[in-house]
Amino acid sequence: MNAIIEHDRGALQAAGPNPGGEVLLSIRNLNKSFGGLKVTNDVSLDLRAGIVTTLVGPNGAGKTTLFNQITGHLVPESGDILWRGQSVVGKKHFQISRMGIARTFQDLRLFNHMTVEENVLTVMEPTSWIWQPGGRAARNERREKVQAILKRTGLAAKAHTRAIDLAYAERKFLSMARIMAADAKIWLLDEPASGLDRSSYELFLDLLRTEVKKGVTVCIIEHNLDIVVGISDRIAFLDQGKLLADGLPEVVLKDPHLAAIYFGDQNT
Ligand SMILES: Nc1ncnc2c1ncn2[C@@H]1O[C@H](COP(=O)(O)OP(=O)(O)OP(=O)(O)O)[C@@H](O)[C@H]1O
Repeated sequence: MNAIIEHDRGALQAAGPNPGGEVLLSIRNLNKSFGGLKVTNDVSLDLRAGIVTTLVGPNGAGKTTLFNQITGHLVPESGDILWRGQSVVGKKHFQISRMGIARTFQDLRLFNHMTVEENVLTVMEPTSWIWQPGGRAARNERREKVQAILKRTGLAAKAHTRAIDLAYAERKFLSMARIMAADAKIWLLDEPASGLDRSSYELFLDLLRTEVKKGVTVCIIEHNLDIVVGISDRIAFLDQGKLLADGLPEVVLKDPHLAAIYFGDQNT
């Protein structure tokens, strides 16, 4: 199967509560290889405002590599990535992050020996000195913002705990807290729910839904199909670097050919 399955481009507009708005991020004919291995093969995909798009595909399909190109951690060989119409290709990852594109990593990449609060503060703009006009108010505002984010992510009581001393789920929430503090418009989350216990997962879902309602756009890499069904407005299916489908979850996940690829039977 070489062509993208155009399951539902029209149906998206009638898809119910969260059809998605303008295209915020547009990936156009993207290509990337490692040696002889093509890991992004002419991928075109739009991420629309206010919806959750999930990247699904077998191990090695090229999902993380796609994230890495969006965030400037890898440079594509050809093609383009447009953020609100402006190309981000060639920009440094910190520049892309400042434009409003933030991500989490599978390995989280926290500052292990800093406290939770310090980890969050590192992604926020520095405030003015306290003696400068508005300095005190700005610092109070910043402190309140950090407290609110830690409360939302269940980390309020751990503000002064070092990241390395947190439980696994708490570390995952800290990585989410950091992108919340950065005021990112689009969140790229690499397996954010893996390894979460039930109550942490509920908190994660609640956080995600609240932020999406507020207008955040989310793209998630996820393997667990129960989670995929629970959170996705849209699914993009990748295999061996190619985008094989881009559509509504109930349609993409029912495709027998994609299911065969996902579960390992390539002969179907
Ligand atoms: N820096 C690199 N150098 C060489 N090969 C790489 C590099 N990064 C990734 N790859 C290879 O590119 C392919 C795609 O990897 P990628 O991590 O993007 O897949 P994925 O879909 O995210 O997989 P998973 O679901 O297992 O995390 C794999 O074959 C991987 O081994």
